[in-house]
Amino acid sequence: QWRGVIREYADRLPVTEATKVITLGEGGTPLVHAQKLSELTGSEVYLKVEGMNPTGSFKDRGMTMAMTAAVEAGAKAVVCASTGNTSASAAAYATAAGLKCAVLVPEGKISMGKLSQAIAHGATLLQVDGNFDNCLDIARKLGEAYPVFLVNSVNPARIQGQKTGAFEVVDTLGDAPDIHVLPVGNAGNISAYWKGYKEYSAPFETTNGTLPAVSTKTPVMWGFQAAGAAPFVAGHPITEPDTIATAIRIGNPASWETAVAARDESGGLIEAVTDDEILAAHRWLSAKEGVFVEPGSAAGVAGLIKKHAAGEVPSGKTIVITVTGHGLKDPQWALRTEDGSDVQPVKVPNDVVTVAAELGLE
Ligand SMILES: Cc1ncc(COP(=O)(O)O)c(/C=C/C(=O)C(=O)O)c1O
Repeated sequence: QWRGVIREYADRLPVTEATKVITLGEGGTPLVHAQKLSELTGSEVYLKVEGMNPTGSFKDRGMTMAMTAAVEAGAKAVVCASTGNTSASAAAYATAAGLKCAVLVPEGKISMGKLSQAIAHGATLLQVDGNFDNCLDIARKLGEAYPVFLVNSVNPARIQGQKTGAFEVVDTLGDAPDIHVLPVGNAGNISAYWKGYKEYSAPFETTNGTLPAVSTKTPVMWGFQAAGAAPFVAGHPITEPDTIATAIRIGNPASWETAVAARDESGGLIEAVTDDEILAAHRWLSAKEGVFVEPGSAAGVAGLIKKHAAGEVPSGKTIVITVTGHGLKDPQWALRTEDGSDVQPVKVPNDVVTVAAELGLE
């Protein structure tokens, strides 16, 4: 029985036997072999399907640690800024911890699925007249000046929890992949994966002894941003980020330094993909691999397809792509055809013969 991220990796996390663990069973997500992407690239491509976490995104890995830290600090209320998934996760884990939760989201730029989760869990949700970066600025000031505990990924507990994604990849594959690909927004996740891969590839000091290295190497990190919200590509913050992938509609990443370190220390890259490429990858996953993700989650897959088209994906390698959020978070995109028109439902009479004919059955 999977016991949640903290209990499964306690000897590599800043917790003790006495820590009261707040968990909803996060982690232990599927590593799915992507048959069609493997055929396309000539490498073995796997998808780390983080939409299978309790609130439907990778944020739960970090939130179990952040909410556990909030309880340990005696907090009564937590706050976060979010493009949606962090707020959904914070609301659920705050409920599990018995804490009040305030979430700040950019007005009109949060998907219905994520909004419904924050409301369902009773969070106080404020739609700020601004973008995510404005929300994060306010949340940080609230955490500094008021008795609320900030659970955004500027809180190191979040990065500690999210590094377990890398541990699971190595534990499943038997070693680190050659390339790890993922979307980049606020850049906490690329920073966390790099931290996890580095820790797992070397002896790890703990209070009761040294843990041996688990992997023989670290992967090259490939991050992908939406072209309209690509500060790492521009080399500076973007004041008016814009993309249909609202999850990664972020112009001033909080984890700038650690993301640049992950890119450069690993010999990797952070590049951009267009909204059309993101939507094409979103459809590729649904139609060819059987995996349903929200658009922003597909940015890594869009990047791999783009790099392959440019002849820059090596064959014969092992490649892992983290797909970060479930498709149900933003189902409108699956109900729209490639030309943007709505998918029309097919209506049939209540009659098996007509239905059989409609299905082309003899
Ligand atoms: C589906 C999905 N995919 C990728 C990202 C980018 O991860 P980071 O680069 O670690 O920010 C997010 C980020 C969401 C928020 O930042 C938020 O919820 O406030 C996401 O929801």
